Amino acid sequence: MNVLSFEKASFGYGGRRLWGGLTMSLQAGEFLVILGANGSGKTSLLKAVLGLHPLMSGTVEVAGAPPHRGSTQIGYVPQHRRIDTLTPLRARDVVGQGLDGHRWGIGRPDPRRRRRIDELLESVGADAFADRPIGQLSGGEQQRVRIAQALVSDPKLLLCDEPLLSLDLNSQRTISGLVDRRRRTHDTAIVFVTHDINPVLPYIDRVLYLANGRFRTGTVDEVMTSATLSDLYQSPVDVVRSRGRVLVAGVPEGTHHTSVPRAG
Ligand SMILES: Nc1ncnc2c1ncn2[C@@H]1O[C@H](COP(=O)(O)OP(=O)(O)OP(=O)(O)O)[C@@H](O)[C@H]1O
Repeated sequence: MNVLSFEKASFGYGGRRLWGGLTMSLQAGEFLVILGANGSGKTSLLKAVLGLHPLMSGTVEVAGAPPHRGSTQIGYVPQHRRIDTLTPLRARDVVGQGLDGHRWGIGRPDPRRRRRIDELLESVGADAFADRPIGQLSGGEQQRVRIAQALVSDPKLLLCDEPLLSLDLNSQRTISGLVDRRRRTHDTAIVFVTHDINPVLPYIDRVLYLANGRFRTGTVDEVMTSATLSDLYQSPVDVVRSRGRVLVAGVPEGTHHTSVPRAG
């Protein structure tokens, strides 16, 4: 069964359409990367999958049913924001917050609950800092904890919204690798929104590229070409493959696309 499917889907706010005509599906264990210009509607697509905002037309289904808020089929890693250093919560409390509201009841001291939190922290390599205040952890460490929190319900689908933002290159690699391992070990389908394709390049099965209200889907080789992006942006764009990386140049001003990678 498809874990995620769109059928002739279009999305917009107040009559302004962001994208439309999207028909695609994602199987268990597939890794989909969503790329595109600022404001092209990548986060909005995740909102539709989460059942937080209706489509303008067409349908979206998660594991064969319309999406709804609080679905245990979906894990969600929201856009990365640095947590205040004074936040009193420990890493394990943050994961615990994900459990509350699922099948474990609200915050009861329960050995099974504690075991589950330990398991989740361990699965993302966060056990060493489980008892440290979350605000004192590095960006990469915080991101591991957020992923553990998103996995509490053992979801079939993991949505990650720019999880690599403001992480250094090493942490970007670690977090990308972690997400990839999850889909390999648990067959979780992944939808990964990112501005920079390079940290996830080895893992991608498919790309969905949004721009100018239109989109292209396919493998990296199919979508990340000068011809395809020039057509999407209606303007000359150069895509170069160099030393195993994808470099994009010439994306029109105002449609920022971080594609020229940092050194490393
Ligand atoms: N609730 C809302 N009501 C009206 N417009 C909205 C709402 N949420 C987002 N928008 C607008 O919809 C457009 C798409 O926003 P979205 O966050 O989906 O883009 P994005 O592709 O994720 O962008 P970015 O790369 O900058 O994160 C933007 O112009 C945004 O201002």
